[in-house]
Amino acid sequence: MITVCPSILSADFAKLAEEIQDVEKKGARCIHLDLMDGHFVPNLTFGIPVVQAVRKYTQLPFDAHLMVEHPETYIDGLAAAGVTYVTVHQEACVHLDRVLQAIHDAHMKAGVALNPATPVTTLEWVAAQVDLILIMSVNPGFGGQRFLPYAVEKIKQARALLDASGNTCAAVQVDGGINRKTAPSVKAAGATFLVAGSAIFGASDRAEIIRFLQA
Ligand SMILES: O=C(CO)[C@H](O)[C@H](O)COP(=O)(O)O
Ligand SMILES: [Fe+2]
Repeated sequence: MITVCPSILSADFAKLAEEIQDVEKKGARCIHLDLMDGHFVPNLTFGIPVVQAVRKYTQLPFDAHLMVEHPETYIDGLAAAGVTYVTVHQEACVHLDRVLQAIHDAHMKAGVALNPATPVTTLEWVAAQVDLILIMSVNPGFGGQRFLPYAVEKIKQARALLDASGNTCAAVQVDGGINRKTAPSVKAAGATFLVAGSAIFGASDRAEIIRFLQA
């Protein structure tokens, strides 16, 4: 079962609520929120007030991808805003184990994202306690970038690591450059959460591309 998560990074920010409702109507199962602070990545998007503001316009679960320094300072605010998945970057967390526990203590699901250059083995000792591993298939910060093909091997490694740790319920998510061409290989490698921004929001038929990615 594939969960397609449209990334609102590529939506029209001037009508965010309508854009979210549109992809919900067209078959999305989750909304991916890219929080960027201009420090961890060289781009700035939105923070918790915007997440709170759009929460009332959809029933879909919110999946927050934190491309920020000190992600632990966002946890309580995201819980209050009704977020389901909180994914922090391994590279942003000196005390990753503590951050994962804090996300669970706030009654949310905990994900860890890996930049393209970060090995999957860095998650060996926390694999048993994550709900999701996010393999970045572009360098984080911007939508519309080209898919890095070596992410496919990392997806396989992430799935194998989760299985080896007995954590068969956790998902492997992939984010960056997912489209009609790249989706089949990431699904075959074991990704079940597919994030797509430009491929969905830039499509003339959003329902059709969501159906294609979900299939
Ligand atoms: O985390 C992200 C960028 O850092 C976005 O979720 C991602 O890039 C989606 O955009 P696209 O599908 O256009 O690549
Ligand atoms: Fe993202």
